[in-house]
This record gives sequence, C-alpha cells and structure tokens, in this order.
Amino acid sequence: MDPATEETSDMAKSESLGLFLRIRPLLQSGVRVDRNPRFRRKSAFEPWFQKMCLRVKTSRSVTLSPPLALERGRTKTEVYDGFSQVFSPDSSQEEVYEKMMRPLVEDFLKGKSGMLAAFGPSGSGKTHTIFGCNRQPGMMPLALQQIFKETSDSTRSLFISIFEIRCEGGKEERVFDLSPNGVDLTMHRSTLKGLHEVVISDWRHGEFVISQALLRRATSPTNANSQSSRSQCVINLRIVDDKSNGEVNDQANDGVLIIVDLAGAEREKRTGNQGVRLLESNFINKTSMVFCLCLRSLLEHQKNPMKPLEKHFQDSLLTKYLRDYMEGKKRMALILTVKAGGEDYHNTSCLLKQATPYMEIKFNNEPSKRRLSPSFVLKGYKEKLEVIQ
Ligand SMILES: Nc1ncnc2c1ncn2[C@@H]1O[C@H](COP(=O)(O)OP(=O)(O)OP(=O)(O)O)[C@@H](O)[C@H]1O
Repeated sequence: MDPATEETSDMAKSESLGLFLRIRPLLQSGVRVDRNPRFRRKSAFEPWFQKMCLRVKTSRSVTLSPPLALERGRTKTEVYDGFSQVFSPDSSQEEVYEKMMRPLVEDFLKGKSGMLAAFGPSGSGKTHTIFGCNRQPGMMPLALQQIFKETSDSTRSLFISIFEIRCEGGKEERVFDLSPNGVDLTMHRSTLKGLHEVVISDWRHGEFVISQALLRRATSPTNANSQSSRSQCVINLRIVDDKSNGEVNDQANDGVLIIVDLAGAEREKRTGNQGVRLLESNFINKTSMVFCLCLRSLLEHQKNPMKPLEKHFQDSLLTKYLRDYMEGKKRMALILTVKAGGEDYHNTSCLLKQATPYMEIKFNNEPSKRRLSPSFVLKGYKEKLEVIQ
C-alpha cells in the first residue's frame, strides 16, 4: 500500500470502548429470602430462576425485568444490547479471559497500551474477576501465564507495580504502594512519584507478588460483601526490551497494561454502613461518580466536538492517574459486574443505564505511531503549491 494511503487509513483507524458484562451467579446465600420485606412474601416461594432480574438474551444482550413487587405496570422489561460480550452466571474465568483479556494481552505484547477496569456494585464480582482465587484464577494470574508463555524465548522483561488509593479518615485521598517495602506515594500531575516496580522472573513469581500485595490491600466486611474492597486498586504491567535497560524508550516495546479493580459503589440503604465504613463508602461512590463523569463528558465531546471535554479527571486521584484513558487517548475496556437477584434490580438497572452508552466511546488506536510519513507531507506541500499556482 502507498505510504500516504496507509497513513490516511491509519488516521481513520479508531476503535470503540470494549464493554463487557458479567453476571455473578446467585451464590448459595443468593437463594435467599429477600431482606426487603416488600419482596419477602412472594419471593420465599419462588424458584431461584424466577427471582433473577437479569437474564442473558444473546451473547451481546440482556433483558432486565423488575421484580414482581415493583412491576405494577409501571416499569417494563428492558433490553440492553451491543455489549462486546455478555458472560452468563455459569461462565468460567477461562471463558472471560479468552473473550475479553487475551486480545488485550496480545496487543500489550505487541507494544500497544491498554486498560481494563472492573466496575459494578459492591459484591458483584470485580475482585473475583480480576484476581480470582486458587481454584478459579482471575484475569491477572491468567495474563501472567500467557505473557510468560509467549515471551519465554525473547529478551524482554516484565515489570509490575501495584498500588491502591484510599480515603484516610474520610477526608484525604492517599496512595499506597502495595509492593514489598512500599510506602506512601505522591502524585504529580498524572505521575506517581516513588512507585516501586518489581521485575518478574516467571508467572509464579508474578502471582506471588500480586498475592502479597493483596494482603496489604484495605478490605472490610460490609452487608454487601464479607470482604469488600475499600480502595481502588491499580496494577501496571510494563514490558521492556532488555536492550533498553528498563528505561522507557521510544524504540523499545514499551506497552503498558493497566488493570483497575474499582471499589464497588454502595447504596447507603442497602449496606447500612455507619461511621468509618460510611465515610469510605462516600469516597468510593465519589470516585465512581467522577470516573463516570469523565466518560460521559468524553462521549458527549466525541458526539459533538463543540462541547468541551470537561476536566473532571482532576476531581479524583484515580482519574488523574488515568487521564490519558479518560480523555480517549488510549484504549480502554470495561467489565461491568452485576448481581441478578430480584433485590439487586435497582443497582443493576442504574449501572446498565449509566454505563451502556459508553460503548460508543472511540479511542485512537496508536497515537504514538501516527507520525506523518515524509511522502504524505510532500504530497500535502505539492497540493498546496498547485493551489497557489
Ligand atoms: N463469577 C463468580 N463465581 C463464583 N463466585 C463469585 C463470582 N463472582 C463473585 N463471586 C463471589 O462473590 C463474593 C463477592 O465478590 P467480590 O469480592 O469479587 O465482589 P466485588 O465486586 O469485588 O465487591 P467490593 O466492591 O465490595 O469489593 C466473593 O465471595 C466472590 O468469591
């Protein structure tokens, strides 16, 4: 292909935000007598599948139905369509990995940066999806296995850094390095000063580093989750050609893969949080709100470029750190996790209404490579000259 044509088609190349949806299975305790007395009488006699408010329609769509007690002709069944993929309650971690994570990792290995964020209400399975457990390893450990399988005979090294953003005393946002010997960190613009990177020797080492970091992560029991994350957790994977001595270098394969486990938004009524838990919950909800405001502003700006891209990213440390993603400069995928029980209807409905429009967001695929080729520049000059003459 002519370089100029190649450049033009490259300019036009952009991709949409990958929006995935995973429905958490009703756990043993999920086949429960609803806590809300409005649903209790009817639902106690219903089989479990009738209690579900969300069902898979196709591999890309779901139907959301209000519980009987809310129906009364006012709220109708809705269809949400256009997801990159819907994962049913019985989908395995491997299935989620193959369809969602593998393409991101493959691109990362080719030097293309990307970010995956898990977003959803408390207890809906974000941490389970990202980290999993021994018997069901999540996206992180599976990604490590793939990375080491595919780089075993190359001269590249993998670096991992992991940190969390918490709210201290309900007032101040603080960043903690979760790596061994990690300390408090400060953020300057969108960069964290002093974030420690660990060179990973093999996937087991990587898993060990992550599991140790998770032990330091802030978690607490709440009504929604017996081990609820009380912080936003961010993991950075960076792969570097050994010839570049670990330095970020234009010539090297310097792709970065960011994985974010957001703390789940919580409704005060549901969680019954008080005191410190309530302050944490306010912080968690605020970060989720800012995250969503950034994406909404990006979408509105893309639909109508006359609308300015608001600087909401300045309102939380997480979005400051993720600025390039929040401004559509780098590509991003979101996995929405939801619970499908009748009493989860409101949370699920709010999340789907809020987040499904984000699937229209576009990203420039490879901004760093979009330099104009000399032949393209020359052609432009020639055209201008012809116009002047
Ligand atoms: N797909 C799944 N299969 C089996 N168990 C799951 C699944 N998703 C979640 N769980 C279980 O549900 C519980 C809550 O999940 P998890 O802690 O991942 O939620 P979360 O969204 O990260 O919540 P929070 O925001 O409060 O941290 C855990 O016990 C987890 O093991």
